[in-house]
Amino acid sequence: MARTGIATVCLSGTLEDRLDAAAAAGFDTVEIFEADLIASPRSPEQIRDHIAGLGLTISLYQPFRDAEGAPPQRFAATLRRLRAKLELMDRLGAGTLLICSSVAPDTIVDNDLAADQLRELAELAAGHGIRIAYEALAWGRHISTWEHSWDLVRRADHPALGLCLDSFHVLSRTDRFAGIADLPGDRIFFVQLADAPRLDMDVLQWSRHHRLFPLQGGLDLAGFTRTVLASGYAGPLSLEVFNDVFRQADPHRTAVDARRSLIALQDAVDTTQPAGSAPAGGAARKAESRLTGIAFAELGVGDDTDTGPQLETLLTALGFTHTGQHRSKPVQLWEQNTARILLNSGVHESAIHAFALESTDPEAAARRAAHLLAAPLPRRRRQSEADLTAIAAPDGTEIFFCRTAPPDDSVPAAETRTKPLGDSAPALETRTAPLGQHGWLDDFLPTGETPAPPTGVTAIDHLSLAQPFDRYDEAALFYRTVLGLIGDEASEFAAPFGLIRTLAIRDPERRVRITLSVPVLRRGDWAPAVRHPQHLTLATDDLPRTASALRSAGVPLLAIPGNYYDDLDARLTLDPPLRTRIRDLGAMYDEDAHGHYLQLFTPVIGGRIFLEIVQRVGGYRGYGFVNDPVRMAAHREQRLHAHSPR
Ligand SMILES: O=C(O)c1ccc(O)c(O)c1
Ligand SMILES: [Mg+2]
Repeated sequence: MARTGIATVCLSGTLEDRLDAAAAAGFDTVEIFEADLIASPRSPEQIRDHIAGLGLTISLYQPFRDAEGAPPQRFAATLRRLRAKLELMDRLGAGTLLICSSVAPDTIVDNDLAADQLRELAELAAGHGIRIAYEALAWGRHISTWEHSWDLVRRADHPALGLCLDSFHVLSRTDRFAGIADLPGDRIFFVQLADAPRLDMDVLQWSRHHRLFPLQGGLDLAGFTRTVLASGYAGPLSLEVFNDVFRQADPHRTAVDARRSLIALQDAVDTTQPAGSAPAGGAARKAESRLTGIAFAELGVGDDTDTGPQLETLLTALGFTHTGQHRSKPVQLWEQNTARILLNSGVHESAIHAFALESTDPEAAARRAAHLLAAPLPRRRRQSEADLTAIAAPDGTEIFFCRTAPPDDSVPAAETRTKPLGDSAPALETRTAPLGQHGWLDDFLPTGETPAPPTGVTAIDHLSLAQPFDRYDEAALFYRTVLGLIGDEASEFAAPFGLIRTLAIRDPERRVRITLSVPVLRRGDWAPAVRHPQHLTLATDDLPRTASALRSAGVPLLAIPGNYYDDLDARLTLDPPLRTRIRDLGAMYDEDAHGHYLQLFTPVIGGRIFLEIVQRVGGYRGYGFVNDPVRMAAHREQRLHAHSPR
């Protein structure tokens, strides 16, 4: 495994904050960004000792700008500047200096001159035992491609001069990087890794504001890294990410996120063949265990005394039965078919506090999570309680791995417990003794409550987890790599209080589906204190029946504006009966190449949570993202009405 490095510029805080975070996350080495050193009150010797004390090394000092192609007078000043930086590097104990290609307007376009000057600079560095790694900036005045930088390094032909390859500069310009594998690996002095979303914009702005850690963006980091390693390069793989959000986020979290990305990248490099096709996390590791469904979602009930009764009324109206009471915690189990919801009144905030995933091998799933630096949650096992392995998601949501099914991998747990649907079939009679022998369900004492008449709800369709604005990329990488899920549909839309970005992730068989959503910017002072709500989406096989059960129980549904239906009619030519049904139900609608989707929403309950009830008809694969802006505005209306005097 290559040594792992991170540039101080990736992190936030003082130089010490950044170094401490890098060490705590387990990096081997750091790149010192010049501005971070200059701003530090510590002497270079103190910094050197601090870094050594943390068990880190300095693998690079950077950047040294506008060196090659300088007119004679400026080159004299460049030599003077270099001497000063080499003396600084001696004091710091840094052995490699990055020179990035010139951007100065007076740069002379002359390859021979540039090579001569680089040789002279390398000779000066060699006198200090220091090496120069030359990097082509994608926006360099004269030199802007890896081929061109290699051409100069070869012409200069000095043992203290080699290449710095930065994945962003290479991949932002070209897909043709295969030739890197044929370079002599010992002439590549340094490799920097950064991913980025595919954006059609000025490359300098793209680089300085939007870089991401590997596998968080759209560039082929696995292919690039594999190619670089094929050259025989044996130095560190070092992250250099300029990102507006990371620059102001907790450096400890960012450093863990960063190292997770490198671990996942190495797995992807190790286990995939063709460039560009690497699933995050590595295929081999994924094969160890599979996720086969959502076992339960646990809702925090919060401190507000209304929320618990409101949720209970809603679940009852939806046809759920309060089937169990936890042996030692204030947690209720509610069930209908394979949908299981826990209501936890010991949790202060009403939100999706936890969820459990069915795994073919929970221990292997937990090992994979630990390998990818997921924070384990302390086990709170009491006698006779199931020993669930649990980890914390970036926002603190608890994720359990469990195995409700008997040890037969081929059968999803849910199906083994489900009786064929029928009006008279009590939903819960299917719980049989063998399941209870090793399942978490045994932690619940049966209430003996009479099962409610079913309403068509069959399962949890997906979980929609609102993320803090500065955790989006971290959360997306976490859910994909730690859980071994794949990225599905992504979307961005203007909501009443700002831009919202959403991403769906799922397992290959669509048995575990999660959507993440996040405000693109931190909310300003004007936007109300309303928190971006989370929701739980239930699948029904008969939406009209579920809707009428709710109506007859007097449970209100979210009111959808008439304008929405007028627009739907304008955009789509729906069969008249379907068109009428959608309006009558007060549902929202979407369709794709496979089928269509009907959605109903409850109002927000307890400040932060609502339920969605959906019917997928004909194999619709999406999540109805297109309807989110209208739905969010409708929720805002509903809250205003709830709070204004009648
Ligand atoms: O944005 C820059 O100027 C810059 C500086 C040094 C680097 O290594 C780099 O990739 C970019
Ligand atoms: Mg770079």
